[in-house]
Amino acid sequence: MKQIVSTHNLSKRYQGKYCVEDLNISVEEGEIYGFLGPNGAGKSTTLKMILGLTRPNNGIVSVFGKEFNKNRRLILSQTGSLIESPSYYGHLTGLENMRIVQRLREVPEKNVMEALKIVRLDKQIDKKVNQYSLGMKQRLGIAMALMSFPKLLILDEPTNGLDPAGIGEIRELIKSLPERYGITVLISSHLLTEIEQIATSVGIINNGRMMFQGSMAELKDKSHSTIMIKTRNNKLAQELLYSKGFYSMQRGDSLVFENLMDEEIIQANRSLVTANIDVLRIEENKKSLEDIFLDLTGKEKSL
Ligand SMILES: Nc1ncnc2c1ncn2[C@@H]1O[C@H](COP(=O)(O)OP(=O)(O)OP(=O)(O)O)[C@@H](O)[C@H]1O
Repeated sequence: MKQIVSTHNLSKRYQGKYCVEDLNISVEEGEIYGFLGPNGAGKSTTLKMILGLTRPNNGIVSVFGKEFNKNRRLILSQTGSLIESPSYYGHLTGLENMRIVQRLREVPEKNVMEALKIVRLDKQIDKKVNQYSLGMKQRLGIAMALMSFPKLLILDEPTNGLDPAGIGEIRELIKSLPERYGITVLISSHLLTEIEQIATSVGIINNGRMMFQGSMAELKDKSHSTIMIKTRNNKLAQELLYSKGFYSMQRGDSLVFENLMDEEIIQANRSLVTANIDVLRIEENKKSLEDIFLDLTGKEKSL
């Protein structure tokens, strides 16, 4: 697989404080890379550094295998982006706005309607952008970024402020881009559910540092389960099972065990029954992706 974006020890400080620190991102061709992190984690700053809009204090950005600083024009000519809210002239129509960008970027004229069709604005081209809904404005921004049919599309929180239907539409649109047009997508969000539904790979950033990077499947693999056992005498049960090599924690009215195999659950249950300790419940609790995200971003635990 070809690397489309890679950063090496990318860092940015504001007023002496790191907001991005030693970040190594790797986005491969054809991926939808979800860049996930809570508000203020450093996502926008990172994307701006990748696009040359903000100068890093340290580190290297490479796009399409070429160092950004030495190949700026070439890289930007093959990259589309939507960072923060789209910029447009509200008193002009959608089509007029697109035409301005088309001329500035020297993109073939036919791409204008093609991009508008993809974002499903082709029936609204003569409406003034001031009269567009938020979702339509956002789609216009994506059409502008798409117009040159770039090899790489960078979108910073493109669904911010949209209602669920609008979010769904943009999600489906983005999902279709790698296959239909061979576009690699780097998209940021602070919403795990968003990234979960769209991304093939994910990078989780917190306080400017990468906490996890890998495929969505690898992230999901982290969701190991716990076993909860509730008995009529948890204290006795805990002591007995500890003596048999099963470590547990008391949570609520249950004992919680990590990483128990089926055979071990059978053994633990048998020990309790043999010792005349009544077992009321044995339950499995799977860690959700949400729990993993909170573990990674809430407790500042690095992988
Ligand atoms: N120009 C700037 N001057 C000073 N501090 C800045 C500047 N830009 C960003 N920061 C700080 O850097 C940190 C990261 O900001 P950034 O916008 O990159 O986060 P983010 O992950 O994109 O969050 P959000 O989702 O809220 O936009 C924040 O603490 C922010 O206040």
